[in-house]
Amino acid sequence: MPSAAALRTDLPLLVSMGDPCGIGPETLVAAAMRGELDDAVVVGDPAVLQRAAGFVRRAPRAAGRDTPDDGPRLPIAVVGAVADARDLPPGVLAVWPLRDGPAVLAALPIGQVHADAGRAAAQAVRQAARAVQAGQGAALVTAPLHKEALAAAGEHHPGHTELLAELAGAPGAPADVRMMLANDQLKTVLVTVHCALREAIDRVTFDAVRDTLRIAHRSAAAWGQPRPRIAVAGLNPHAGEGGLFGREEIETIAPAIAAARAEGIDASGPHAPDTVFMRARQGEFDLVLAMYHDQGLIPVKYLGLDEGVNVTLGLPFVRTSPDHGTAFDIAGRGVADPASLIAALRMARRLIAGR
Ligand SMILES: NC(=O)c1ccc[n+]([C@@H]2O[C@H](COP(=O)([O-])OP(=O)(O)OC[C@H]3O[C@@H](n4cnc5c(N)ncnc54)[C@H](O)[C@@H]3O)[C@@H](O)[C@H]2O)c1
Ligand SMILES: N[C@H](C(=O)O)[C@H](O)COP(=O)(O)O
Repeated sequence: MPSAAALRTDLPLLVSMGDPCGIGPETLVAAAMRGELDDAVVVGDPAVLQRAAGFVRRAPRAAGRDTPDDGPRLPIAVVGAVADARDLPPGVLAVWPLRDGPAVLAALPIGQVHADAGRAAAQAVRQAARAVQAGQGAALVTAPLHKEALAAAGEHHPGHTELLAELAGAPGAPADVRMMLANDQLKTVLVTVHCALREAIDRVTFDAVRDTLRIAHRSAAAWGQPRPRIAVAGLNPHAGEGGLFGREEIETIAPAIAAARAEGIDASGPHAPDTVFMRARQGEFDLVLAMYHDQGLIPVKYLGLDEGVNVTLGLPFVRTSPDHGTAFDIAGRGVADPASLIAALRMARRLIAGR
């Protein structure tokens, strides 16, 4: 996959800093120290990034470096506008401060839900996304935010996906987007995302399944699969076992697959959910459509949090994210693995190139 070969002289990637109390900022620092943000501008609070740089610097390392504060230092440059980052040399983390963020974010307790943290995280996403929409950035990459902090801040969106759908849509008509989780072995696209399981079952409708197939089919050209073989998972055990364990497959999912096939989409199923991911991983399918969040995300995350990337399909711009969350249990220790963030940055570059 591409790395940060192009510098900020081209349109940069815009990266939201995530929840200041989680691991997002420290993974950004760790990625920057590997040269992975040389073509990017982080949208966030410079003091939070400074604090995160301290966490990383002081983290004990297995390779003999275990005295406090002896790690390399990351230069951080605050820019007044995205374009000002153009002249910065590689190895410097460019940070574009929040316009209306809450003050003293770097004093918030690490590893805890805080409304100010949620507000700042949302503000970073909005500011970065609007700048991408205005043509100032090539793509949006988001560091993780905490959904309870977002809610504590009064945000009505459960996560990035819904917030970005609203930003990209018309007033009262959010863009029709879907979540994809992908690694090199498996791609899953979700019909329903952030809601209770009972509600998810109700949301598995003919339109939702057919529209997810359309979005997945349309989007796949960007990663080099213009006619993806899409396997649709059933909702019930053994895809309903001929109606013995539920009728959603017969009454809803199969008709939606048939409608998509009539449009030229290479969709098959409904397949038994317990084996369809294995079959895709073995190469029989390019994508699996999953009916609800955990059905689709567990198989990808089980293969390793370090490899997965979250991609929002259906937006008018590229948005990727690591597949992990704020990991409050390890935040502030400087030990968080930046691999998934780096995979998200590389995926964003690849999707931009594929558009
Ligand atoms: N992209 C996003 O914004 C995003 C993605 C997933 C979850 N979340 C949110 O994050 C919050 C916490 O979620 P969670 O606790 O269920 O999942 P999590 O991914 O934050 O953590 C799950 C486990 O994985 C470990 N882990 C996660 N990332 C790691 C990394 N980079 N390096 C090493 N270990 C890592 C954690 O320590 C924890 O043990 C929730 O609010 C959730 O909704 C946000
Ligand atoms: N469902 C995602 C996951 O578990 O990886 C995560 O909640 C992030 O969702 P957003 O990209 O919508 O914030």
